Amino acid sequence: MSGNNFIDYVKFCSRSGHGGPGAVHFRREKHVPKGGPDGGNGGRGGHVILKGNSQLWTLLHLKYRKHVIAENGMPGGSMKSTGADGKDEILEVPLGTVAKDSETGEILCEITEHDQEVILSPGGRGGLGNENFKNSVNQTPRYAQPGEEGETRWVILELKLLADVGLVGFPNAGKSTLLSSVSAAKPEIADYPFTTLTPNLGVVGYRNDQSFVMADIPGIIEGAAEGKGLGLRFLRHIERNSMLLFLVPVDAEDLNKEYEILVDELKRYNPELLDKQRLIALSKTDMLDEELMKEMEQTLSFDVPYVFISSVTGQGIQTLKDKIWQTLNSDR
Ligand SMILES: Nc1nc2c(ncn2[C@@H]2O[C@H](COP(=O)(O)OP(=O)(O)OP(=O)(O)O)[C@@H](O)[C@H]2O)c(=O)[nH]1
Ligand SMILES: [Mg+2]
Repeated sequence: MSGNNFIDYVKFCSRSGHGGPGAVHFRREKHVPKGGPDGGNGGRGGHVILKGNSQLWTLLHLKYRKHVIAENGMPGGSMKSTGADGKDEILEVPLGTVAKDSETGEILCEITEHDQEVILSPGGRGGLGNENFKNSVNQTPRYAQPGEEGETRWVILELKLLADVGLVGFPNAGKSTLLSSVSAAKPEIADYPFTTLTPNLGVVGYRNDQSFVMADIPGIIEGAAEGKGLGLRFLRHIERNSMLLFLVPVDAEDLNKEYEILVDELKRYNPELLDKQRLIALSKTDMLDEELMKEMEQTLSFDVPYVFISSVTGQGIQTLKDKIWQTLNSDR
């Protein structure tokens, strides 16, 4: 689920159907020379609907749909028959999809549950047929309403990942390496910053048949909240994670400071992120010998629990998984 197949942003034109026009018609029966009005109502235009589907993980299937157009309603008929409603256009989307108006940026809706349906563009109402306009003054109305027009708007869909654990760290901290060592995901790994350009998800197996989902996002640097580095576009992905795992490499110059910068960026982006449970993994422990490790540990002043790990040797990985599991399953 990594690399190019991950599409978390699409833009398309959503157009609901016009309502069908009402009919102008008069009854025709053999022995009734002047039948009354019997023109039926037009059908409703089709809606464009978003529907949550918990089996979907990306917006890839919508990548090439530039226009989503629902059917128009059918016109009303004689004998008060109502025209058929236009067929709705239903777009299935992963949970965590947010729809915005592309011009105003206004949030239109958020899909968070399986089978949740939200009308993105409502179809136009059908027009009333002339049968509705009969009154004591006018017994033979030659008027029927036209159908209401459908709506057209450009819409952006954005996906916020619904992973259980979000990895937070500077570029090169070893986030992708950790994800690849605990899951089947194959993110790109390299010794230069910003290797990861789009988020990667991996399912981490835990003991017997249990699992949780971990998300590796691009590295965060000082100033990210103001748009530095890859900036905001990726911070939004961790808003939904139920816990955050901070990765700080043991060879960092100042581990406390690195953690503080990360926390500060998250806080500036969205203070609610700090309500989430946090855990620190001190990564790349294979790079320090025991002596240096002990020395370094004396200097730590973290406000949340930490674990030493090495994705290369596997040291501490099981302990880390246990801690994550406990955290995810604690009621705080
Ligand atoms: N010795 C050692 N090197 C590691 C370990 N984990 C990662 N590395 C190395 O650190 C470098 C960066 O690793 P990545 O996993 O790409 O780092 P990242 O945090 O995903 O980086 P960005 O995607 O740029 O944000 C690579 O050269 C890895 O091989 C580890 O446990 N031990
Ligand atoms: Mg990476």
